[in-house]
Amino acid sequence: MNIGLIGAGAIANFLLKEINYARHEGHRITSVYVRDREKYQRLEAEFDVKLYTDFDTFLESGIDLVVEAANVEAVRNLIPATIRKKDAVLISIGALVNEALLTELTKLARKHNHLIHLPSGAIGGLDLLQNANALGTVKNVSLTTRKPAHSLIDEVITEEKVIFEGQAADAIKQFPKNINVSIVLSLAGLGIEQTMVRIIADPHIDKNIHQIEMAGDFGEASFTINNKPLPSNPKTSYLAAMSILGTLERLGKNIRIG
Ligand SMILES: NC(=O)C1=CN([C@@H]2O[C@H](COP(=O)(O)OP(=O)(O)OC[C@H]3O[C@@H](n4cnc5c(N)ncnc54)[C@H](OP(=O)(O)O)[C@@H]3O)[C@@H](O)[C@H]2O)C=CC1
Ligand SMILES: O=C([O-])CC(=O)C(=O)O
Repeated sequence: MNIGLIGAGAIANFLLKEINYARHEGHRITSVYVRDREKYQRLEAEFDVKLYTDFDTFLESGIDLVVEAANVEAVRNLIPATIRKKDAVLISIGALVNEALLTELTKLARKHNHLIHLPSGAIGGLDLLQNANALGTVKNVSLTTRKPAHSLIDEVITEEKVIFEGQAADAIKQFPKNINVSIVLSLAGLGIEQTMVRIIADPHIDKNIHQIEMAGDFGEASFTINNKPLPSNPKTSYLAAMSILGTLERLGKNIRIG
């Protein structure tokens, strides 16, 4: 499968290294869409890929699937055109807080017979949440995210500080680079208004910690994920990058788990 990648940052470099160096069976990133060719020129030789700055040419470059590893604006601006022609894997899932965009992408995917894959990113438990809510009987879902203070705020603090408390719908608007996980959790469960989020800036930790609590007719469940960050972007957890790799690997399997 030839993959087209949008973005060339921390997650994209992880994928280029793991897929093109480690030669993951059946997968290869062949095309990378960037805004600034000069800035990322070195990638062509390093990973044997071709860079594109024209999106239509990128889409027509012989790729089978597009992986977005850029930001929420890139999802808004580029994925409607993508999904008319290709399947896509999105990681800046926060963009789907916009219900008009979500509806548009759903309709386009159906009309053009393409799939949109949303990896679980830096969290887990989404299989359980979807199963537990199969009868619509999950009553509450909450996410508490704790990150190193410097990756959330400019202010220097010595004690932990709650910097957001409220609905996922508002959390992603205030922290579009830090809380995409709240939107995939919302989509799997109770939606952006009923999924409650707390974000804590903690000057004493070096991990991105996500704590999920849910309760309903099925019982209760809780998950804590202590994520190591990617060194090249401490806002982003290593697991988020790995979840794209996991999603790609599962595409070819005839037995689906979960
Ligand atoms: N769902 C989840 O669990 C998680 C999601 N994320 C999200 O994943 C995304 C990528 O994260 P990460 O790799 O760490 O981010 P980085 O900031 O390291 O890299 C982002 C890259 O995207 C590029 N980019 C931005 N806009 C565009 C565009 N319109 N077209 C092409 N390229 C573009 C940037 O290029 P340029 O140099 O031109 O700016 C940069 O190369 C972010 O949105 C992040 O919030 C991160 C962690 C977890
Ligand atoms: O990587 C993480 O821990 C979570 C994150 O940044 C996001 O959801 O946007």
